[in-house]
Amino acid sequence: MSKVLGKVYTENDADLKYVKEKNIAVLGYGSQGRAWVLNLLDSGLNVKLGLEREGNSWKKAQEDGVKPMKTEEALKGADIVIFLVPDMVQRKIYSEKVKPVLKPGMDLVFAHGFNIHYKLIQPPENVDVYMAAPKAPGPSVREFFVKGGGVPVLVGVNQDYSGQALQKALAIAKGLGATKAGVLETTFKEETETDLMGEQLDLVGGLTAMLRATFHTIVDLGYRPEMAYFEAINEMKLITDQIYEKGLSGMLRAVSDTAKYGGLTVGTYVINDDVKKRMKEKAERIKSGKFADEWIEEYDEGSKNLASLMDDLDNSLEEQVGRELREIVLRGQPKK
Ligand SMILES: NC(=O)C1=CN([C@@H]2O[C@H](COP(=O)(O)OP(=O)(O)OC[C@H]3O[C@@H](n4cnc5c(N)ncnc54)[C@H](O)[C@@H]3O)[C@@H](O)[C@H]2O)C=CC1
Ligand SMILES: CC(=O)[C@](C)(O)C(=O)O
Ligand SMILES: [Mg+2]
Ligand SMILES: [Mg+2]
Repeated sequence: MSKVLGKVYTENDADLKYVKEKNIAVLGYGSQGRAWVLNLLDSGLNVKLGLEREGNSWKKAQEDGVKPMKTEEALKGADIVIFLVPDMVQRKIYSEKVKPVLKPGMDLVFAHGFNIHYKLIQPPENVDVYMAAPKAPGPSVREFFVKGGGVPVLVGVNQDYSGQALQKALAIAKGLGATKAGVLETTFKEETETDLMGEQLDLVGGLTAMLRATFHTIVDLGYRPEMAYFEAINEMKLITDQIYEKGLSGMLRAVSDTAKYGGLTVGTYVINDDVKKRMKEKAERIKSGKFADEWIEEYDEGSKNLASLMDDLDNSLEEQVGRELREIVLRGQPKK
């Protein structure tokens, strides 16, 4: 029994029978979509892949031996609809394709709570709405499953018309392989807000900014960019692998005493209360829904700021050096 975690669902707490006879339409074949379709098919479920266009995802699915079809086609006779198109695209596909064919007793399933929590999609009362949110990028969801395991998934129920929504969410999680690890329960509000906080404050936002700031600090003092790239950026994987397996103190125990002392004393000087105050400001912005409003507006206007920020990054010194150095690093990696 865990001491601090809530209920953790494992293999015997979930039964595929709750979704086994159902027709499942998965919409989208990107990072998560590919992993879900392949894992759920391998788990013996009835899955149809629905796509809007015969583009890259369509080709990729065919290469994987999956037969893609148009969204409308996949939705015919569907009992469960799983939304794995980008968060900003879901409301359009819901209103144009799903809503017109929605019948009482159908299920709407999400991998992230954004559209339901921020009310971009407002389903009728007579359907189930639940989530199975993998806490890992899509490729890991597939890779872990293929190797006989699974990544942890959070399940949450927003509407339980059938009275079986949690059982079905657990069954989907099991089909993804997640009960091999563990499945925790959450709410749409909690998952959406904490997911956004994590990715903005550190995983995606804070981390990138910190790596870049360290890189430039070193370069500005006259050191060569390739040294700065190795020390400030490339080695981060080795450190996060340690944290992933052994926790923060486990990582600290694996590095030298010199790194331990320097790290523990300087880290909190750099990431100080001032930084935490700004983190709180941006976390509050997520809670209030202001971030969602801003992102929806940016998307609706063509994501121009996003594209220009990505361009800047692609053209940065760190990425130029990184592209060359990574060739060397990856060449030396053990073969899988
Ligand atoms: N990327 C990840 O690892 C994670 C994603 N999620 C959630 O999973 C869901 C899917 O996200 P990803 O897999 O990252 O998406 P993605 O961007 O990798 O894939 C999107 C799929 O939708 C299609 N698509 C893109 N734009 C479209 C449009 N305008 N109209 C129709 N189809 C379009 C693409 O062709 C592709 O098949 C989201 O709710 C996301 O928040 C949750 C956990 C992790
Ligand atoms: C991979 C993941 O879980 C993220 C960072 O939350 C996302 O891609 O939205
Ligand atoms: Mg996430
Ligand atoms: Mg996210």
